[in-house]
Amino acid sequence: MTQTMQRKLNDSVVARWGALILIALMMFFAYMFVDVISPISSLLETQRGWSPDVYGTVVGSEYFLNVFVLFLIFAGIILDKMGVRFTGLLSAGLMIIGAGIKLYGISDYFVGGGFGWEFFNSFWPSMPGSAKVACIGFAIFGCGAEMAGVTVSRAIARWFDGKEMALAMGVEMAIARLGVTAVFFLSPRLAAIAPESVVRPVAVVGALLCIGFLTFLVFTFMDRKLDRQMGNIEEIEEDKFKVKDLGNLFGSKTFMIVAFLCVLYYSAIFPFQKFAVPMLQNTLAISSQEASDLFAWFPIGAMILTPLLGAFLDFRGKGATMLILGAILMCACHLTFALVPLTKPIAYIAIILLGVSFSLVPAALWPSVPKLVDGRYLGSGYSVIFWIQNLGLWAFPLIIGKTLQATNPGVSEQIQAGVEGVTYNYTVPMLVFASLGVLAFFLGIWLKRLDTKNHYGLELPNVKK
Ligand SMILES: C[C@H](NC(=O)[C@@H](N)CCCCN)C(=O)O
Repeated sequence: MTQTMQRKLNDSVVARWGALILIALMMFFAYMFVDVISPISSLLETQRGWSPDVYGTVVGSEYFLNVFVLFLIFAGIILDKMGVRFTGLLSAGLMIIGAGIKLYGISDYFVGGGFGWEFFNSFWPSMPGSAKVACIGFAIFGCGAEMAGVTVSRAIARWFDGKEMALAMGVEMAIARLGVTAVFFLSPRLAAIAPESVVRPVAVVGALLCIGFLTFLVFTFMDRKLDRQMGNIEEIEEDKFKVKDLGNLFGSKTFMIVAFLCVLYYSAIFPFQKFAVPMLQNTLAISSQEASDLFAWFPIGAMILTPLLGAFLDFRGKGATMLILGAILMCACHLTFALVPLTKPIAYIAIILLGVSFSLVPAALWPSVPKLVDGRYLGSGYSVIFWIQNLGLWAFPLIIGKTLQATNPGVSEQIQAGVEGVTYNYTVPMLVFASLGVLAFFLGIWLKRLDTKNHYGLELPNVKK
């Protein structure tokens, strides 16, 4: 390997943080679209006939192709072989196509008997045609969104190698969380404009995805320049991914613990995000807009704290401890929703503390991966973790939707028939989420023990002095 003292583009603070903002903007719009229907699930029940079971199936479909067609694994291989520029643009394109199909599925044109309506209503009668088409669109969108997530992590790891990497990942996640806050604020308001419609928020946020495509396109020019500069000092052949590397990942105990901790933790967060608004709405007897505004504090908390905790990890370390604390906090919050008679102040406190938990775990988890995986197949490392995580993100909305319906017999039918004052009880679904926190806690303890024994450096700072 030939070493030169050439100053690279990512040595400039402005250039590397500028690059980060460009890629984070794509994720900002992606995360907006991911949750665009979360605050309007009640309206989808009355306007499109989506019961909790149907709704759970639609929101889980985002991960279907990633998990069952192994798209995420291919995404990692594509990323390691084709690089961040090609893969990022491909992901942004897939997100736009998927969003367009989902929009078509819930559109007034389609449900009014438009092209394909008859076919999509000719099978699986418990699932409305609008939900089936939405599932197809969301599954394609999900391939793009998750591939983008892996690509962005890989890009940050490269641009911030030996620099403020955890802070950069924290800032990227904070910008993505800002997207979630924005959509929880925006979506119910857009839907409420007369005539009340579930289509408007999906159309507006879908259009915003095109801006994300453009910001990533600008980033590709910067990344090409960095690549040319790095070409001088790196052995390109060494960078090639080999399929047997997947075996190394699945065979590594520590890596698998991190992956399982990730699936357990995130399955109690992202799927909860899909049910939080109706849960608060039903439990506190408030409007969906009020519930949505209350829940918006969750990503706000995470947004403020994630970069700070990322910086803490960069300079002080304690990654494994942060994972354990995050799991305890998440479990306590879900138990509160399940078992404590909920009032607005209690709900605010639990939502904000859940936001703190959602800063501790992501801020520690993602920057720890490069400590466990060889940089040559880091893209595949992130993909495998995302793939295992996606299994949970697909399964838990379904499980929660079915549990909610099973523990509240007849409620969906009454709501769809227009009966006033009928509510769901969320105790059992919230206990399911809390149990995931308990398991994540034990995995965190195990990980910390292994780190002490084998010195992976999970408790050590990232910044080399
Ligand atoms: C960085 C991390 N992202 C993920 O875990 C994604 N696999 C899931 C994103 C969910 C929306 N599709 C995070 O946001 O903390």
